[in-house]
Amino acid sequence: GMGGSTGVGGDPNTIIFWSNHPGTSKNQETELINRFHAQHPDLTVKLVDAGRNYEEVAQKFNAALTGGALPDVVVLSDVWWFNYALNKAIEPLDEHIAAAAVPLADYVDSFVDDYRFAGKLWALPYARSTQIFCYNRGLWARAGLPDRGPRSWREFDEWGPELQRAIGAGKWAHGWGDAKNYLAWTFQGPNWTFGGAYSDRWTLKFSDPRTVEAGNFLRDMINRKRYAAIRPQLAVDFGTGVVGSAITSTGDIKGIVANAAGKLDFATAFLPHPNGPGCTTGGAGLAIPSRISDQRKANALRFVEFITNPVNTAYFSQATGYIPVRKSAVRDPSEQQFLAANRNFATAVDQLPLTRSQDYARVFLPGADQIIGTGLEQIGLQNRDVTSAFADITDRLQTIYDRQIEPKLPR
Ligand SMILES: O=P(O)(O)OC[C@H](O)CO
Repeated sequence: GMGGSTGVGGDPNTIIFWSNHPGTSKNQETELINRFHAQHPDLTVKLVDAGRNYEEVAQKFNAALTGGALPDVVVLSDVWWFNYALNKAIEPLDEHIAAAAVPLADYVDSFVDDYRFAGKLWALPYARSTQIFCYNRGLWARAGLPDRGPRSWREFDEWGPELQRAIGAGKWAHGWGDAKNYLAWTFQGPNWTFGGAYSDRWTLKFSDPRTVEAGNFLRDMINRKRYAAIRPQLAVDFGTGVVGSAITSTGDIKGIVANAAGKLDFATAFLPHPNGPGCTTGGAGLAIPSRISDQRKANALRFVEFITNPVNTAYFSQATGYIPVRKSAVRDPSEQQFLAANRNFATAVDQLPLTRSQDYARVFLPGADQIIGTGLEQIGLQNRDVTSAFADITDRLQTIYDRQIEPKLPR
């Protein structure tokens, strides 16, 4: 039945899981579901391809909210959950977590804290990442550079031309992802190292001279010094040697390893952090729609807890590169052994204490990630003036805040 306090009906024994399979994890998600079925023969999980990326999942979820069948569990990235929490489209989990005795304290604190708003918790962490700096060790050696990532973006600005000479024309010392590949995400930490920010709480900071300076650093490395480029297929380009270094998500590691296999030797490093955090976390959590029945919510949380339990988060992490979301999973001897043997997977785990939570402007304003990314693309791809590109971003984001966010914030 529809509506009422019990919410939209649906088969209470079927758990519909909407995912984009972060880090091309469809096989892993299927395995996790099989494991769940083995323990809960009374419940059936249906994995639905809900989009090729987080934005498509959010779009599909929007459509369902305005009159379609809702999932029981939905993958929501860092830039989407807040909008649904603000509009009460997803369920605050606190009471359900208490009722089901989910061991919340074992989840990595900073990952959990990302989903707190208005005194409530709106999702649990699932496929959580940091950026990592990947570099081609052969190129680094040919350029005579030390076998490490840069300590600051200024140091990298000195390395860039040397790397460019070593890599040659038609290739680039450094590649950035495009807007779709979350350029606004990867540029955020570098921006901080210049003293810039997208925002300070709800105050936009795109006109701050230090943010403009960071924007000009991006513009110059691409358009004046010409040792960097924005590349729509960054992981492929890095794996095939078209770019000598790249900032990617740790969730992309599996793909990068596959692309680079037999072709080049690469290493991963922290993002430069010369004066405080130069790196953020990212990735996705799992949320439960607020308008489904209580029985469905309870089953959904069981499933969420199961696929993020210590054994399963370790499995998911080792297959993809995402960070285990449970403290006990990271401490586990077999995980420690895996990390010791797979240093490229360990980089993000080790870097976690050096991260800071993201700027509100990117994660709390719906659509802002792509607006910021598109502005950064204009600076890189069209050599657009930074001040004017950032002024456009400010106009659009301020309107979103004024119309869609500010009136709904609790006061
Ligand atoms: O590619 P992911 O899963 O690490 O996510 C990156 C960003 O956080 C997406 O908004």
